[in-house]
Amino acid sequence: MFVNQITLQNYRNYEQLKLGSFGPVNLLIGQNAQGKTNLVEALYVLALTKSHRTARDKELIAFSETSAYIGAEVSRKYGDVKLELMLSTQGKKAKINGLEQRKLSDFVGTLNVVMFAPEDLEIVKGTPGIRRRFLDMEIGQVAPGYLYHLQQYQKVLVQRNNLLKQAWGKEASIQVMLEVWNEQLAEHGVKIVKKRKQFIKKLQKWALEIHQGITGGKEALQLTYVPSFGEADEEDEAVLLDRFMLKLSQVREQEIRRGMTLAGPHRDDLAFSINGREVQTYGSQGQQRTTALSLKLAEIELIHEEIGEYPVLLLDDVLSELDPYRQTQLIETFQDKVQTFITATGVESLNTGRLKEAGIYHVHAGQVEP
Ligand SMILES: Nc1ncnc2c1ncn2[C@@H]1O[C@H](COP(=O)(O)OP(=O)(O)OP(=O)(O)O)[C@@H](O)[C@H]1O
Repeated sequence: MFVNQITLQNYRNYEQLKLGSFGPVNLLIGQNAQGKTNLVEALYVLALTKSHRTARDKELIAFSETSAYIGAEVSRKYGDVKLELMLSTQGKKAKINGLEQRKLSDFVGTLNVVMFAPEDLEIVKGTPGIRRRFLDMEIGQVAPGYLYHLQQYQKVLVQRNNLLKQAWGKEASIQVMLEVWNEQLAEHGVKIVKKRKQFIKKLQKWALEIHQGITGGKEALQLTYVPSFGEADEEDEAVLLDRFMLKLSQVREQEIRRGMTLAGPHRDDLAFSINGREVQTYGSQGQQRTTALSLKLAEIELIHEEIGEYPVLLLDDVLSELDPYRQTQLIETFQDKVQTFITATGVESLNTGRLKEAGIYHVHAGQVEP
């Protein structure tokens, strides 16, 4: 897919921006704090309705404004689409070709992006919550139904936790209500876990191959789902449901004591190992970086496999951190297949030949000059 044009209004430091005639490779050049990241972030938000940098939509709206607008014209295999997202302090509204979408999850996936950002390393090194967010965002792009179950699960989780917080000493009286929440939690939880396991299996196939390519065949990267109930590779819904209910009954006393839900997809994790050793704990800085890179590259292939089109690549501040070999690996692997937007403070640090054909955009204080 291909972004032809983008319009921003009151989005972060962009009061008004209309930019078009993008090519396959687009370099956004400018000094620090001028709006380069804000521009690629806007494309990310248009794809996923959420930012990769913040969970608070208010931060996306220009200071002293109450609403922001992101629009883009995107060429897909089946034709051109106009995407619009309105952000306001009251919530979000999305339109496809002028038609307002009832659910945001119907909008997600019309534009697909893969973002490479300095924070990617946190997927490997950071907390389990960061890995769950990575899984949820990426699965949501290719399987919109997933987001529905995720939203429902989160709603039930909040209610169930509220009940558990007041349960101490009143175990008998909360029994019936807890059973109701258990069933609903398990219903959506099982769908989430199943989808995550299927996604990881597909991602694993590509990540292993790509990682071997980068490391000259020396390293075998393995991704494993770390569940809070049941076996890591179990995908049968009936079995998962059974295991989830069993686990909830096992941790019941502890849950009442601590006033929170202790099993379910909100407690699960994703682990990476190289040649059998856990990367989080034993990997070198370079291995952790390469793992994060392989993961993102694998995602590009996975999206292509799932929807039959390549996503748009957003490279925010990452190219200059890679050595020339990895820069080339990143750019040339997807040459002629993928439209790319790259942010950098200058062109000097970019050494790959392919960038010589790039369209250059100068970003300065919320203005962009082609
Ligand atoms: N909600 C907002 N309203 C107005 N301006 C904002 C808002 N959020 C961020 N900014 C401004 O945007 C600028 C940062 O832009 P951005 O993060 O795109 O920088 P950048 O050009 O990518 O820089 P770097 O090279 O340092 O990464 C800052 O000047 C910041 O004050």
